Amino acid sequence: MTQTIVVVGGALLDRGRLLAARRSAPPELAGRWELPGGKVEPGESPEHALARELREELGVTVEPVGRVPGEWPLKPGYVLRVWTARLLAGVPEPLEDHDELRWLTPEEIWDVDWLDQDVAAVEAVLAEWRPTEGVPGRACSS
Ligand SMILES: Nc1nc2c([nH]c(=O)n2[C@H]2C[C@H](O)[C@@H](COP(=O)(O)OP(=O)(O)OP(=O)(O)O)O2)c(=O)[nH]1
Repeated sequence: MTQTIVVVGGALLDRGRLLAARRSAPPELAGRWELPGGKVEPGESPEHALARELREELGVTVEPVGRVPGEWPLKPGYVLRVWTARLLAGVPEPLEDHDELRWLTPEEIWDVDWLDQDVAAVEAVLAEWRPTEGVPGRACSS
């Protein structure tokens, strides 16, 4: 039986902005924008995969915060699931898979050409996002 491959996308939120990344490869995706992330490896948790991918691709340390409800089909056999994440250390740089990064406010979110398959996922992030309240999904401490 072929298993569906889960791709984790990171909705990295910092100071009221969301990080978008422009893919540099493969050719059919290059130039379009996505949530940075990558494939969950066998036996790996999605949260671990997210932290690993963002360290490899962007050179930053992040804390996964919460899953954004939903699941979005990518190419056949692949689905996208999204976690919000908080930046703990580092300044994101396009080290791997991307050639440009942009921090977007909610008003700027549609200024970039998101991959078609990411549009619904970004809408779901936006629906949960309250910039003044910090990172969505984060447990409130009383
Ligand atoms: N990371 C990410 N990948 C996406 C998104 N939307 C989308 O269609 N994809 C596609 C691109 C790739 O075909 C696949 C993810 O693979 P990847 O190349 O980013 O993952 P990876 O780092 O684990 O891959 P690899 O280079 O190790 O093979 O999903 C998205 O928002 N984020």
